Amino acid sequence: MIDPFGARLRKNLDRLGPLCAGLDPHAALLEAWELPDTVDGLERFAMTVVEAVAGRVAVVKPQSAFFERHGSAGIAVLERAIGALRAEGTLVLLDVKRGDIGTTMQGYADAYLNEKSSLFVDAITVSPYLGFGSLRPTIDTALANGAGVFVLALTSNPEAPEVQQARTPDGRTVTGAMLAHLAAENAGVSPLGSVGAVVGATVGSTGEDFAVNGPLLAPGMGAQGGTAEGLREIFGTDALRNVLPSTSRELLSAGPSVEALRSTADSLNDSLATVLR
Ligand SMILES: O=c1ccn([C@@H]2O[C@H](COP(=O)(O)O)[C@@H](O)[C@H]2O)c(=O)[nH]1
Repeated sequence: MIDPFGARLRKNLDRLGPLCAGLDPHAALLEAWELPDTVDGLERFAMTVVEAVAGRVAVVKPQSAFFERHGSAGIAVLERAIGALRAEGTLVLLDVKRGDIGTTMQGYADAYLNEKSSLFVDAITVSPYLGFGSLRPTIDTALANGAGVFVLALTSNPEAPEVQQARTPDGRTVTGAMLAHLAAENAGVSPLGSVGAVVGATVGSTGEDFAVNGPLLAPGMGAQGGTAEGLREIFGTDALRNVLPSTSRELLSAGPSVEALRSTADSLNDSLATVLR
C-alpha cells in the first residue's frame, strides 16, 4: 500500500511549497481561454493546467462540478487529468463535498478512495452535516487505502456561519465540534494525520482551535478575498505549517499560456511560503 496521505502531503509541502492549485474549468474561464464550452474545450483546459503545474505544486484540487456538467465524457476527462497529475507525483484532492448516510458514503468511498477505482484520488472533500459519524466508512476506506479526507469545518462562503458557527448543546460551535473530531482521528499520528479540515481563507479570526494534527485546506484565496497575510490571523502561528491555501480563478485567469500559468503558480507559492514557513 502507498504511504499514508498525511505523510505524502507533508513531503510534498516541504519539497514544493504550500500552494494547492485549483482546477476549476468554469464556463467563463473556457470562454476567456477562447475554448469551446464542450468536452473538447474541457480536455484542452484541464490538460493545459496539468502541463503547467504537474510535478511543480504539492497538490491540485479539481472541482468535480465543472467536469460533471459535461456528463460522462467530462468525468472521463477528470479521470485522465487525475492520472496525469498523479503520475508526476502531484497529489490530487478532488473537491466533491460528498455527504450522506453512512451506507451511501461507502459508495462514494468506493468510487474515490479505493485504490482499485479508476477515479481513485489522494483525498476528497466531505460534508459532515449528516453527523460526523456518517463519515466513518469514508474515513476508514481512505485510511485503508493511504488516502485522506477533508471535512468541511468552516467554509469560505458568507452563508456558512449560520450553520457552521451555530452552538451545539454543550456550547461549542459546530466548527469547534468538527475540529475536535478531527483532532481525535489524528491523535498520535506522525508526521501529519490524514483527516483534514476545510477552513476558508476568508473567515478571519474565530478563536477556534485548529491544532488538529491534520492538514487545513484554505480555499477562497484571491477571487474570494483571502490573502496570505490573512492566513496568520485565521490560524495563528502553531497550525500554519499544516495550511494548504488553495486558489483557482486567481491562478487560472493567467492562462491559457503554460508559461504564464507556471510563473503565476511559482510566485503565489513563493509569497505563501514566506508567510507560512
Ligand atoms: O469553503 C470552501 C470550500 C471549497 N471551495 C471551492 O474552492 C474553489 C474556490 O475557487 P476560487 O476561484 O479560488 O474562488 C471552488 O472550487 C469552490 O467550490 C470554496 O471556495 N470554499
